Amino acid sequence: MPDLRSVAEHRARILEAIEPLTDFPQPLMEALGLAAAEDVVAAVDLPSFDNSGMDGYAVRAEDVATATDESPVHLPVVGEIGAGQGGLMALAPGTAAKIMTGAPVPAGADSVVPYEWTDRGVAQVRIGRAPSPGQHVRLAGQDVSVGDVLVSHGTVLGPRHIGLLAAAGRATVRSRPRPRVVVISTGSELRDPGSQLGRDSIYDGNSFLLAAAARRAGAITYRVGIVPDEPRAFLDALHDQLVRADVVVTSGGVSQGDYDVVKEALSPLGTVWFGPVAMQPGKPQGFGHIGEDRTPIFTLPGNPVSSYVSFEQFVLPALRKLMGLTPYVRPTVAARLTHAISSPDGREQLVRAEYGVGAGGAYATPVGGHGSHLIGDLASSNALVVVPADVTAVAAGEQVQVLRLDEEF
Ligand SMILES: Nc1nc2c(c(=O)[nH]1)N[C@H]1C(S)=C(S)[C@@H](COP(=O)(O)OP(=O)(O)OC[C@H]3O[C@@H](n4cnc5c(N)ncnc54)[C@H](O)[C@@H]3O)O[C@H]1N2
Ligand code: MOO
Repeated sequence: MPDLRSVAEHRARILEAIEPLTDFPQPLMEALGLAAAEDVVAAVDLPSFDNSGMDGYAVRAEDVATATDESPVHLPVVGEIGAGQGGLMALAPGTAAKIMTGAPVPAGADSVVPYEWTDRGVAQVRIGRAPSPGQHVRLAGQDVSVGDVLVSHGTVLGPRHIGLLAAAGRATVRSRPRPRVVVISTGSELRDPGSQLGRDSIYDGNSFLLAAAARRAGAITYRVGIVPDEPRAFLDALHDQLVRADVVVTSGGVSQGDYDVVKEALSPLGTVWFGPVAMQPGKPQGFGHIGEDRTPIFTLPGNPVSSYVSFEQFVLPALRKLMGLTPYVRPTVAARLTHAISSPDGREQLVRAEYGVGAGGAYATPVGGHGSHLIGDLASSNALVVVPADVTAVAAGEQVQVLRLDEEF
């Protein structure tokens, strides 16, 4: 049996073996949630021309400087400019042009008088209040100038970045693609949700759990679903899937049983490491490469909680590295433990918990038991308390480090 690896060592070896995917220009909507792989520099000013901030009349401020309600100024209206209508001549002194919000301010005009200060005249307008010079004119380059960095390399692109890039005329942005993750669950006892169960069969929760977690992490997921405990069937399924996989994740078949199909099928290849990792749950692990393209494969244990916790600890950091997202590893936050817990010596324990912030600050309340089959408890929790390998008991009230499972980072 290989040596027990620590969680940190296993993860470090995985991350060493993973190279970020090659970046390329992607349509903006595809890039949502991805990291920009370039400094995006503005090729246009924003606004790109002087334009009106109000519906009203473009004027020269000095022509209407004396306007008051009692003593209004009257100007002839020489034209009308809607948004998208750029063709108006320069405005002659002593005249006004109707102008709509967003329309280009004609040369010669320096201010916009809103409709509310006028009689909305068509041939001639009565202006009852004087605008200050420049009022309601949105100047070219006021927001963004040509050459400004709109989004810097490594920025995780959110809706506001995508909106800015589009507003600046960019149709694409270089980013690393979403990894394509193939998820296979193994086990002759497994049945698809929605089908009939026999007395000895169970529903395949894991392929959904893992595919959902991978999708949440930003991956494109292919949930292959159930493969029976037959090495030939497993290898065939794997072979069929490799063409569309950047990463393969399997569940089940990696411990000491007589039908541990994943271990049995992959061990002879010599390219996948199998062994225990000093964690609970999730002790039996495997990681390596398969196929001509040396596709990374994670072989996670079949117990649902073990599978999920293994995803969090090993697959998630790898997916983030593939996508160029940092940090790779989910950060921990401090919280006060509300109830005592015990933990096995020599194994890092990940305890399902409910994290919250109350009057006394952040707290973590353990949820349910230790059993790695307790998926109900897993779904009721939103955090994992990390108990280091050398700690065997933590008393209520002590401070612990917590992984917040639903937090973006
Ligand atoms: N003699 C030993 N037995 C076991 C050891 C050990 O060290 N020595 N380790 C235990 C630990 S810890 C774990 S974790 C499991 C891991 O086993 P496998 O990865 O081989 O998984 P399976 O045996 O296939 O299944 C375990 C368990 O999980 C259920 N399962 C499997 N797949 C799914 C799925 N897709 N959806 C829902 N549930 C699933 C399966 O029915 C079993 O109950 O091994 C221990 N045994
Ligand atoms: O590690 Mo198993 O994952 O303890 O149930």
